[in-house]
Amino acid sequence: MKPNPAGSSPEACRAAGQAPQQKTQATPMQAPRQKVLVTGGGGYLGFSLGSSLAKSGTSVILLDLRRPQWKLSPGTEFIQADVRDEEALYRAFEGVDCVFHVASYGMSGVEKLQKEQIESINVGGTKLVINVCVRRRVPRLIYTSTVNVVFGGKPIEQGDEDSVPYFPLEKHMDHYSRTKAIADQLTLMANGTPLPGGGTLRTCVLRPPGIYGPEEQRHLPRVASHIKKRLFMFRFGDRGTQMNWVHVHNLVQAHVLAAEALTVAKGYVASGQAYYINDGESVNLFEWMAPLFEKLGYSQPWIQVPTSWVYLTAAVMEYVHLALRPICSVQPLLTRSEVRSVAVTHTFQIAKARAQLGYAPDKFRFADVVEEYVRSTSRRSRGSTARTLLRLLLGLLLLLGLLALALHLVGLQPSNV
Ligand SMILES: NC(=O)c1ccc[n+]([C@@H]2O[C@H](COP(=O)([O-])OP(=O)(O)OC[C@H]3O[C@@H](n4cnc5c(N)ncnc54)[C@H](O)[C@@H]3O)[C@@H](O)[C@H]2O)c1
Repeated sequence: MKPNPAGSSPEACRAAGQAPQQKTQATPMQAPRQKVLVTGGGGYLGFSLGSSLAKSGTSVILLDLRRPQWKLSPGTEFIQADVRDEEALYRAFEGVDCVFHVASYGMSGVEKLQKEQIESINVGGTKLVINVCVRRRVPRLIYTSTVNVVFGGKPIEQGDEDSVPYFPLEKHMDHYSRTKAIADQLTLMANGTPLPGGGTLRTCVLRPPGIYGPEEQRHLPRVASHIKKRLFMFRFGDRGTQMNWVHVHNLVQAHVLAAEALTVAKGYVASGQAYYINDGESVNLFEWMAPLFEKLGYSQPWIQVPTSWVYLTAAVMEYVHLALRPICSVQPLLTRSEVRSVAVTHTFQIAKARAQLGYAPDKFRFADVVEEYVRSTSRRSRGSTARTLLRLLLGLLLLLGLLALALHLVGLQPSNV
């Protein structure tokens, strides 16, 4: 597509993925602030991405079902909405230049087994996001996918975007991965959709492995709580099994670069492309997690058990969860797909992201993240111990007060007793 001639309408420029030129006389060359929308902007990655973009002067809408637990940065606005609500999306997408579709459901824990919810959010929500991008003439859409769209339990060593095909949909062990794979394909298929009134929708997908970083809520606290309950005395899988991780800061960087790479300035290089994004290192999970055991003061898992046993136990836990669901919620310690993720090597190259997006991951140490986590939880638990003592003291005073009142009412002054 050719760049728009000077003087094009802001809408036409937006549709072409360019920053429109202002018509005002005072600052004719100054581009207005970019406006982006992040679905799942209340979650860990979405919020980090939105905050980082806002810091660089972009106007950001964080759209999510739940409010972020962190304070909003200046330049961000929160809209509480469901990605399955087309009209709410239509209202929120007004004047938006670029959408980051980060919202998803069913990644880990008990969510993983809520099939209908996963399907309606991950697939239904993505269809609506694409539709509304077209209706609102949003020219750029970046989808946060996952390596699970190609990994289904068969080893992958240093996979790249061309040589590893999607894992067959019907063979996926879990609904999350299957629905993420459908959404990943829907997003790429939408690339090149003409926008009403001119312009084209350009899309790309980023496929990260597990995300870690400061204040991460999904993996680290869950693993830490299992360690504290001494449920992680066992290790399984081969010591040579490897996987990748990505620090949230690096993943944010990749999203920002991907959005730029869907503009004319970057020759629309990311248009219709998928990218694996990770820290550029492959690690064994148990070795990588060693600082967590160490900092929490527990010994490393030392009992090696066959993976087949762990897999069987995970299957039983999943069935027990499903059977008891109408009565109570029994959270499986691990699901079968999580066992596979730990026990089967799946590593990916980031050469394409480096070459096309200019992605250059910074170096981070998991040990630093763990240190920060341990510090903040011990602060919180010290705070909660102090609160508990204060509550006990207040309760005691109230009890004494009530006792004194009761004695007074029956005419027995404490001094007379
Ligand atoms: N966390 C990981 O390790 C990991 C690994 C690979 C890929 N991913 C992908 O990265 C993305 C972000 O992950 P995260 O760790 O920040 O997850 P997160 O759970 O912190 O954030 C997801 C957000 O989506 C929101 N959401 C769910 N359903 C919604 C709906 N119907 N409407 C609006 N919002 C809804 C949730 O409320 C949540 O805030 C997801 O797409 C996930 O699939 C994550």
